[in-house]
Amino acid sequence: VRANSQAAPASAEAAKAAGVPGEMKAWVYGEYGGVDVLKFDPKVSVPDVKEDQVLIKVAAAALNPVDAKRRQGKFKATDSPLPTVPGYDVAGVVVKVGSQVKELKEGDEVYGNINEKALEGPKQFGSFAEYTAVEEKLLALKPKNIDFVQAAGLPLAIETAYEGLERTGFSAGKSILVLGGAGGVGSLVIQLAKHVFGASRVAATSSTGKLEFLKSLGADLAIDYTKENFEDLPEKFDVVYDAVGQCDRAVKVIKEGGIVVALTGAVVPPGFRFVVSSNGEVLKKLNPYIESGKVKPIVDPKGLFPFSQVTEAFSYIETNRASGKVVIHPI
Ligand SMILES: NC(=O)C1=CN([C@@H]2O[C@H](COP(=O)(O)OP(=O)(O)OC[C@H]3O[C@@H](n4cnc5c(N)ncnc54)[C@H](OP(=O)(O)O)[C@@H]3O)[C@@H](O)[C@H]2O)C=CC1
Ligand SMILES: CC[C@H]1OC(C)=C(O)C1=O
Repeated sequence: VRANSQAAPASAEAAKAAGVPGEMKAWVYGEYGGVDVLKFDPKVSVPDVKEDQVLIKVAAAALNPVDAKRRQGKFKATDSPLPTVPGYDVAGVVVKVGSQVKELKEGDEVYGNINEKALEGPKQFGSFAEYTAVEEKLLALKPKNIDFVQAAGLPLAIETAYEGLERTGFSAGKSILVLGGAGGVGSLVIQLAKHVFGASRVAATSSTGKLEFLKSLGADLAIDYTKENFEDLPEKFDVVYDAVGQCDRAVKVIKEGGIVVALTGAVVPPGFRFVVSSNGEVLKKLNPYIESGKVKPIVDPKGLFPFSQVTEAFSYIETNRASGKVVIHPI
């Protein structure tokens, strides 16, 4: 699979001169479908870096449900051309910088979500590879107190959590119900709401075995959805953050003037659809909370897969049972 159309002896020579190989190992799919379309390709051309991009030697990458939905063809109308190297989240080391890159330099340890618009033209050559090219503006320096595995699991989920909360106007003293509190996004919404935004009260839903986990993240009330319906409880909330697809039920438990942010599934007013944008400035703004330990990356222990097991990683996230993030390491 070639990352660019022309046979690139020049760029291959330039890359080699920079100590970067011309070809790399990567996971690729040439057609939409189930996990069986995923193929390991040892000879994918290393992407060229555009003027505003850096080339990252990938240390760890993380899966998001959007990776699976994209591979299934759910966003084919706005997708980049096939074949695709999947992967939005990356953590690694800068090995090459474009001519317009202003701050990052070779050797910097960085992390980020490589696709500025999640569904509109995501990069054809993503992070489930030995190298990936990313715009500087989508990246941040990795906090020193977390490793590449923890960093890789943050970008898309924490940008979704933070930007989604911002869009609801969430602020100190408000109450929130998080639907899907144990997932990659929900586990960060609970932490951000409680420890960054200053929520007066955080409630969240999960199955029985994850209730204590929700409380450990900062939830004041953990609701077992296998035993009760959150809409049957007397409590109403200023905001409901829906990471499950239960907007029709969520709107029944908001206060007068309250709002529902809906990540997936059908939306009913006053709910609204939110779609994440990648932005390095959001990561930079949240880095101090990560460095202080107020916000902790959650990596599902079952969800740490070596590069050879990307297919298994997809199968795991598609169970819809991951707690925190599914991470690929080592690459
Ligand atoms: N619009 C956007 O920009 C974005 C949308 N999304 C979407 O949001 C959803 C969540 O994403 P993400 O957190 O990464 O997903 P995950 O795969 O991390 O979510 C898995 C978690 O969901 C929980 N869960 C599943 N069903 C329910 C339920 N009925 N009630 C409560 N919890 C439940 C599971 O807990 P348990 O095992 O206890 O059921 C599990 O821990 C996905 O559909 C994703 O596509 C994500 C990011 C951005
Ligand atoms: C529009 C929802 C879609 O966008 C992202 C990033 C997902 O995970 C989705 O399901």
